[in-house]
Amino acid sequence: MHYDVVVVGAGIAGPILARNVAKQGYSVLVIDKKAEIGSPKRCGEGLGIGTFEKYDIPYDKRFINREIYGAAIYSPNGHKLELRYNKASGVILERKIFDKMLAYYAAKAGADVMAKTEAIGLIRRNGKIVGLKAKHEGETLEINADIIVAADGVESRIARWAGINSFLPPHELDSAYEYEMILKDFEFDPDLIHLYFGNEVAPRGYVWIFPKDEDRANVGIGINGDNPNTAKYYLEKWLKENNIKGTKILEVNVGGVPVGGFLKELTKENVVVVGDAARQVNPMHGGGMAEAMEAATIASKWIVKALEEENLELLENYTTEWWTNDGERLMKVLKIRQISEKLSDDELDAAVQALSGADAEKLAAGDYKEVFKALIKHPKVLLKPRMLKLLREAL
Ligand SMILES: Cc1cc2nc3c(=O)[nH]c(=O)nc-3n(C[C@H](O)[C@H](O)[C@H](O)COP(=O)(O)OP(=O)(O)OC[C@H]3O[C@@H](n4cnc5c(N)ncnc54)[C@H](O)[C@@H]3O)c2cc1C
Repeated sequence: MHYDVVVVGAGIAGPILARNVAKQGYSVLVIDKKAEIGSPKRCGEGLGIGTFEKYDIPYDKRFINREIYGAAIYSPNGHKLELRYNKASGVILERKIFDKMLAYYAAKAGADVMAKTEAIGLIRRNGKIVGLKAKHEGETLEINADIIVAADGVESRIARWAGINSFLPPHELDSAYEYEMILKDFEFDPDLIHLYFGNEVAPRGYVWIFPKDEDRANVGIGINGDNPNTAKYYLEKWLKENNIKGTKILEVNVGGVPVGGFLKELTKENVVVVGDAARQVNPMHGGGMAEAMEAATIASKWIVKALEEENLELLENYTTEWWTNDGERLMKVLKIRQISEKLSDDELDAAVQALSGADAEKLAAGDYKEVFKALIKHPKVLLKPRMLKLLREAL
């Protein structure tokens, strides 16, 4: 079996990359170890509305549970900062359907797709990587390919097999735990996502409520991976403190989110790494779907060029382009996260209170000048050394 490109992983990055390359007439195979693509999911399923148009994904009601109009942020002592738009700013997906449909779009563009097929090693001939071995229904397949794409998520092994240093220390990983549940007797606005902060609530992270219905939501938490307590412990504690009974749980999701930085080397020889496998996740909020789509878009452009010009060295341009644009932006976000994770509960309270008066739309768009304008009216908050450090990084 020979393909121009074999893609390991049919999550977000894999199928988008496969679709883009197959559209240009190249032969592409996508494999995923899951028997059903998309299931089980490990995700809060929140995605910005702009991604559909940007990455040419149909806005299909089959995978959209609910449109979202903004966010409510809660400080440790209960101050609320509401960022509300008058039009939908995001959606809560049904990823089990979304991932499967992304694989369907790749297949419609010409790619072959094989579920229940697990990559188990690379094939080298005369020192060169020429394909991979995969297990399918107990059978070992040899898949030869000019280019191999590691879109195999946070537990990626392909990059390591290719010789890329992908060691991930526990501190650089967030542990996430989530219930899809019925929220009975708990008031929440189902048009907003709700984020709860505090060092006792979720160290380094937050508790989220991502509504899928008026009374059904993904309720999850992310915390630092080297915490002596588990994410489940903190989520259960938060539910108890908020008198939420965990008696109507429809799904349990557990997973790791790489939030400590990005792979330096995104390609090695003819191997290309995208998405969580390359740790291309926003280190502030842990969202990785949009970042995976962006990386897949850049990588697919250079894969097509490399195939057109029969020059695999062109693949390195993916590393350069990603680092110049997204890498630099996300490194700045990482620095801000590293400072903000040290804020005390009092500082968090003061900041949320101070920001309540700011222009919500500008804040939601990440306009740090608006943050500064709001904080300057509260010199006691602004002049805290950590707050100044944070603004220095942001502005
Ligand atoms: C609890 C939780 C909540 C999250 N919430 C959000 C959110 O609300 N919004 C957001 O944007 N992001 C969220 N994320 C992050 C988001 O899920 C990931 O960033 C995103 O899925 C990355 O896409 P990907 O294609 O890189 O990898 P994945 O979606 O993880 O896909 C990788 C695929 O590779 C397959 N695979 C792995 N190894 C092999 C192998 N050897 N052979 C064959 N197949 C293989 C897997 O089965 C999987 O299907 C969350 C993560 C967690 C854990």
